[in-house]
Amino acid sequence: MEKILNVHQLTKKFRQLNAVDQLSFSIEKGHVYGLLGPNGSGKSTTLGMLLNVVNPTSGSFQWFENKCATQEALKKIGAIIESPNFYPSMTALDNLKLVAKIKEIQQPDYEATLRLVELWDRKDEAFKNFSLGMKQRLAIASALLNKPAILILDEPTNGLDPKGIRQIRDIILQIAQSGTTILLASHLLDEVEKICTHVIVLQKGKMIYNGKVDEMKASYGFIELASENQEQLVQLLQNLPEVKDINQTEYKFVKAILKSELKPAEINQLCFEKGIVLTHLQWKKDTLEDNFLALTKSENHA
Ligand SMILES: Nc1ncnc2c1ncn2[C@@H]1O[C@H](COP(=O)(O)OP(=O)(O)OP(=O)(O)O)[C@@H](O)[C@H]1O
Repeated sequence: MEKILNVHQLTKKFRQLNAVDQLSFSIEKGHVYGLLGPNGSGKSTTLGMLLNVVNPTSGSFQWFENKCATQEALKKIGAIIESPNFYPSMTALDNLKLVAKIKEIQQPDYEATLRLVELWDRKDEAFKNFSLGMKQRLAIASALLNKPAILILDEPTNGLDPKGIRQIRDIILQIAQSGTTILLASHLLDEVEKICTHVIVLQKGKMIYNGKVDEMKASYGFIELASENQEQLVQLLQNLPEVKDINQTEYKFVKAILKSELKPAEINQLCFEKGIVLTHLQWKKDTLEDNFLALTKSENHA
């Protein structure tokens, strides 16, 4: 698989603060990567370093396997890392034409790009009359004009209403489907879950997870059980190879966290064979949010 970006031990210190701390990951062509973390976890600083606007303290990164010079590499990247900045009185189309001129973009396809962001019908309206969502979509269009190999977005739905959020997410998915690699920084789990295939989780500048979104979600879940003979039930669960951990819940249920698949019917059968009558049996699966919170919690305790 073609490597778009390779990051090695990238670090940024602001005085005593390790804003980004020995970050290493790579980005392969055709995937959608989420850089996920709470406010202040180092997402924007990371993007700033990758786009040559923030100087790293140490570490390194290579775009496109170092096959082209940095300036050439930057031309293959489309990025929106701050609020869209266009001329207010100029129309959407004229703003894009100016961007194309400044960036010396050869044969820009204004119509296809503006249609993709659902602004073709509004191309002749002045930028100042656009809603925040439309401004953001025009910014995406301007970042796509040079048909970049990778599109970088920092919190693309910040400040938008639910309809605007939905529109931007659908557009990002469409861009991804056309084969453009995407790196998206977000503090919203839901956003990453809906858009991204891969996720890099940052906490206080450190990477605490790097992998597929599916795998972060894919725990085997847990089974909640209750019986009149709780002690015997706990004993049985403790001896099952599929059970990773056991907790007692607030409703006097026993919660068996699974490390491999175990169907509720199988556990019911096992209990029945041991003479344990279950009064409650329910299989549940963690959400990405549960896993994200578990990850950040264990890091906090480390
Ligand atoms: N120029 C700077 N000088 C000093 N500290 C900075 C500077 N830029 C960022 N920081 C600090 O570095 C840490 C990481 O900030 P960064 O903006 O990268 O986080 P973030 O995850 O993008 O958060 P947010 O979404 O709130 O922007 C924060 O503690 C921030 O206060």
